[in-house]
Amino acid sequence: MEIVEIEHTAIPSLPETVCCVGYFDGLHKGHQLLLNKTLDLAKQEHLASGVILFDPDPWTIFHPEQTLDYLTPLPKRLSMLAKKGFDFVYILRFTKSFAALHEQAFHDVLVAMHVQTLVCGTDFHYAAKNKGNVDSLKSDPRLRVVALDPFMETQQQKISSSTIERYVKEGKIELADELLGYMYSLDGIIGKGFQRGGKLLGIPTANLECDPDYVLPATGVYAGFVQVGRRLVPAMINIGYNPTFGNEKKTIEAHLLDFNENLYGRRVRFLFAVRLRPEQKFASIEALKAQLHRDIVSTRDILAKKSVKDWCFD
Ligand SMILES: Cc1cc2nc3c(=O)[nH]c(=O)nc-3n(C[C@H](O)[C@H](O)[C@H](O)COP(=O)(O)O)c2cc1C
Ligand SMILES: Nc1ncnc2c1ncn2[C@@H]1O[C@H](COP(=O)(O)OP(=O)(O)O)[C@@H](O)[C@H]1O
Repeated sequence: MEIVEIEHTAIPSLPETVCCVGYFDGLHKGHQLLLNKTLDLAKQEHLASGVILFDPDPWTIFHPEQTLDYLTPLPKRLSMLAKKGFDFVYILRFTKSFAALHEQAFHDVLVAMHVQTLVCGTDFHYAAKNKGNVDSLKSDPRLRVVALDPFMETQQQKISSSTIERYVKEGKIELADELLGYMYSLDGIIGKGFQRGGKLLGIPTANLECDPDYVLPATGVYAGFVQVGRRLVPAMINIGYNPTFGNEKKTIEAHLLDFNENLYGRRVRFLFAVRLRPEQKFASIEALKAQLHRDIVSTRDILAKKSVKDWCFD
């Protein structure tokens, strides 16, 4: 997959494509509908397939003081799109001058990019003041537009990245996973912790130095997996402050079941399946250890019922 960064004032020479357009944070079930349609049409029309994204996030252009978190920070989104099999991702540089373009000027950009067919949701809006919509796109004879209805969470509610983000932050990970169509995950590198897990508790816990800009699940204990290379290892994961020890910094750590390898410095993925309980302050280390052993049993029971293949992004 080729990633092309594009300034709307200097569009490079590009092949004819079928493209979908959007922000696609999360690549949830609704997004996947658009992505799959785009790939199908590209195949039918014997054209290259592409995804048009915007960066930086339009919100940060108008609210530079705010930092935003994502379900899929851009590097992860790009690697997921590559995995889906797209030929191109076009990253349109979002600036105030780009935001001010009128509908026709936005269409000109698409035409100059050689987008033959544009796939979008029927709720897609664009151009200055978000005035452009599917009707204005369709009214341009130079564009072929395929608009798909949003994927519904309930009869009234469409699936949206912001709803999923809220579920993740509230620890409603099963609801989030259901709307994503795959297990929510955090990527990063395993670093050093306080060296208590193995020695003091007899339960080693690998500490994740998480990549930046992720929406973090609510503090608590989760059953899930750690992906090490190609292996998905069942694991129990804790996010929080280890109140029994009173840490000041939030940590994200996992005990991998039936596993005994050195993970320091390795790039891994933590996948979240079910929230087991909140973090608790225990009166003694023995009480914490006893709870961790009960968590191992619960994790085994829960994951035995999960068909992992259905819960991985492809
Ligand atoms: C599944 C799991 C559940 C945990 N639950 C708690 C908890 O409820 N309360 C707590 O104080 N620490 C909890 N911990 C954190 C342990 O205290 C922590 O792993 C230990 O202090 C080792 O930290 P270290 O890896 O930095 O050495 C949990 C850890 C894991 C992996
Ligand atoms: N089953 C396992 N789960 C988690 N980490 C493991 C496991 N087996 C071996 N390890 C190794 O042990 C380290 C965690 O040990 P721990 O004593 O908790 O130290 P730290 O405080 O540095 O995390 C991990 O980073 C990993 O390299």
